[in-house]
Amino acid sequence: MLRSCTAGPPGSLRLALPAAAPAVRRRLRECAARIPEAGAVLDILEKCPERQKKGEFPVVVFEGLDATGKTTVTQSVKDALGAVLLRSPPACISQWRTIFDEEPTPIRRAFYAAGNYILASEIAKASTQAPVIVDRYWHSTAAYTIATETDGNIQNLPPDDDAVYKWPEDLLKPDLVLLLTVSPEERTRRLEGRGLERTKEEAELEANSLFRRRIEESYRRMVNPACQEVDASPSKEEVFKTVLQLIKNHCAL
Ligand SMILES: Nc1ncnc2c1ncn2[C@@H]1O[C@H](COP(=O)(O)OP(=O)(O)OP(=O)(O)O)[C@@H](O)[C@H]1O
Ligand SMILES: Nc1ccn([C@H]2C[C@H](O)[C@@H](COP(=O)(O)O)O2)c(=O)n1
Repeated sequence: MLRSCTAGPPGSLRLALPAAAPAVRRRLRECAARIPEAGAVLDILEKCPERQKKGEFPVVVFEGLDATGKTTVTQSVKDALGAVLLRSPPACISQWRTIFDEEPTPIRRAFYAAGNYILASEIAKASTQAPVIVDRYWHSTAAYTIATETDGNIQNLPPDDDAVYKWPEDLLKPDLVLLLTVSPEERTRRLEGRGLERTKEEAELEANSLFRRRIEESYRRMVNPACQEVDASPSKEEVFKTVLQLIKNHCAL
């Protein structure tokens, strides 16, 4: 891992974050002999049309650190809008997630990037029928990769206008991206309240406030589409009301 990247993003970050679908496919192809599941993901990806077109209904993505309330609020919004709720990585590949989570960063993130492109075809189809709510998409892949491949405080992140913060040109864009944020103390309370077994990364997030800040700052630097930040500290009912209003204001509903 690189120690500092004040002079621009490290090569390891460029390598870890595939900029478009061909790079994702190449990465999976390279490791398919050793990891048969990479071949299986590739097969699914290759069946997806290359350029996905959104339907006439709005597509709203929810992003944020774990335990900021994405699952809770996406479920309520889905029910209120009669929307389709999709998650990344999509169900058709999520059974292989634990395998890729043990792999080095470039392979791990190629799995999540592939998930985004597969999800795009699900979004394209669903958005012809109803509004679509998405729990994590490209911004998660980018923000976690950037935070993992840099070190120290946020001054070490690539500069604001760097290409790593740009949306891939060949990936279907959502209409609105809402970034849920809560204070570290509230997040810890929610994680404890949830009482689930924590993943290695969640444990690291708890232990490493710099890592957490690099993820949030990377989310904030994403452009076209940028994330609209929502204070998710209030009660579930209040967060739901705020989010619903933002969606109604922004999308034709
Ligand atoms: N506004 C809120 N106020 C208090 N508790 C909340 C609020 N929203 C969610 N919670 C609780 O916080 C915990 C984490 O919420 P949730 O599972 O929705 O987060 P998440 O962002 O989907 O997490 P992950 O990314 O790890 O799946 C849950 O126990 C949930 O009931
Ligand atoms: N589109 C996505 C979705 C998820 N990830 C990664 C980022 C974290 O490592 C982890 C968090 O997911 P959760 O535990 O909240 O299901 O998955 C990604 O890179 N891209």
